Amino acid sequence: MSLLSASSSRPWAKLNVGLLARRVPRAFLSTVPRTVAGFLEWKPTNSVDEVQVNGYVRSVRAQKKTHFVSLGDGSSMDFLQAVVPADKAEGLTIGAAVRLHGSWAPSRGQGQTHELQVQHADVLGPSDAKTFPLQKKYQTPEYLRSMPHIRPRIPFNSALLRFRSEIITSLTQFFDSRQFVQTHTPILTSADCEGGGEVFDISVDKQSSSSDANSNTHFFRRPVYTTVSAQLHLEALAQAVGNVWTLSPTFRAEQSDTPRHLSEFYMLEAEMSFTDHLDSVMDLVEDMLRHVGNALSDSKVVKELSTRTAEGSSDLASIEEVAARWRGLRSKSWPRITYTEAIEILKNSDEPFSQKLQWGQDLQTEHEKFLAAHVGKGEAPVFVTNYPRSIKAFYMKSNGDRDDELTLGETVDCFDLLVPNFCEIAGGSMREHRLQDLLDSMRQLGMRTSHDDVDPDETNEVASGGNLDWYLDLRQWGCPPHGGFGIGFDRLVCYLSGVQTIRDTAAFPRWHGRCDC
Ligand SMILES: NC(=O)C[C@H](N)C(=O)O
Repeated sequence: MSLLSASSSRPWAKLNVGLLARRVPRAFLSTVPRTVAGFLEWKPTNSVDEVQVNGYVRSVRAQKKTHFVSLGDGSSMDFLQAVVPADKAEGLTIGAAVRLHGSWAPSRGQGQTHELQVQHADVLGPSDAKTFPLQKKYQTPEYLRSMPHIRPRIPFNSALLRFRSEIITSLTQFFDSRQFVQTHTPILTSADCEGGGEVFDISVDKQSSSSDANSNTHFFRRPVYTTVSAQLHLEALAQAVGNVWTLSPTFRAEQSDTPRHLSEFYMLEAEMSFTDHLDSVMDLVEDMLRHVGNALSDSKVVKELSTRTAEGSSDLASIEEVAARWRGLRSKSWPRITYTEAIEILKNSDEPFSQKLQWGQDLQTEHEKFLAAHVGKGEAPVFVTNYPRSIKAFYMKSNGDRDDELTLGETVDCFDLLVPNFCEIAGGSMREHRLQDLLDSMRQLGMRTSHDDVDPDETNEVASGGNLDWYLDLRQWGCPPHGGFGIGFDRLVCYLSGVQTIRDTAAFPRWHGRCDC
């Protein structure tokens, strides 16, 4: 809600209640706090003679002489009650953007001590109440997802946006305090970092009549994809400036129709150079998430989210469950077990999957949930390390336990971080920094590069990770031991807010078959 100065001769309070008070006239300094962090906090318990309030009409209750208008502005899930004489209420319809002028005075109604008694209303952006899509009744998450451009106006969804912003601020503080350099990595790339072929190929077939033979095939004269991970580029930058991090858009052409997958999402990734042990990378992840847990434990928006109502656009985890997640994040020790130990635990369980599970298989969500519930006692996140080479990416450093049967039995120096009642939220590894070992690992996984004696025309570029020659170059000139991790940022927001699907924490979600606006 913002209060604005109408003219310099009138003592209107001028501030944006959602953010910072600005140029508050002297007369108001005693009544209006200079800094207010949310709408709830603005509402003073004393009267204020003349105020102007900007906001959106959330609902209207029209009586014969008076209209009761709930006003919100996205700075809080709360609203302000405005009492408007019926003859001044024209255009105050649900969804309208308005500026109300009046006085802040004690209320006789229930539910608030004060209300805005409106003397004059300006309708700045009218709204047709009949067609306004957000009605004050339960609307299914799927219906709301069909209009991502309007959905953020729901108070719960705007709180999620503010929450997301607070997490970014606390992560930035954390990495600053550790002297990590924040970097920007490219969206368009000629490499497939995960080597999984889940890239979107955005090379444009121009069908051009140009005489240049190359120009009518690919815009960039070679196959180009949207990035599946910033990691490889971060490794290059870490070799230049030391520890680096980024929070950037990431794209995966997976056909997974689950609450945990999006085709476009944000990934937070960090890379540490001159690092010999995976433990340092896991320590970093743990410290980072604990920092977020501590920094935001007093956050107003977190408190707001915990008072959420059924009006939210998403199915929500229970308040107790969300409180346990925050406790878990702040807990002192996070268990670290190996993949082999994890398989043993799962095989010894009474769960239906226990009989079928084999060493070498990737862990499914049901396995991860079981481990988080039992190893982490349902609160602390759990690191699972040393996965088999055959199910992990080519760049991961071998643990040196390779046997004669190629990849069978070999594990890599990596981890997945599992959080209770959710799924894998982060993954990281030591990177293979020795050229020959990296090439061996790529060959084992069937990837061919210019170091191999094969006809480039015969090479399936996507299966070979796209163009990785530059990545191999890094190993030729001063490549120290290094490691890093990536954490799905939208998943983190889900986990900490209790929203059950990533389709509701990303403002404009894209998944297989859906890209609405
Ligand atoms: N930066 C990372 O370690 C993330 C990793 N490349 C992944 O996509 O899972």
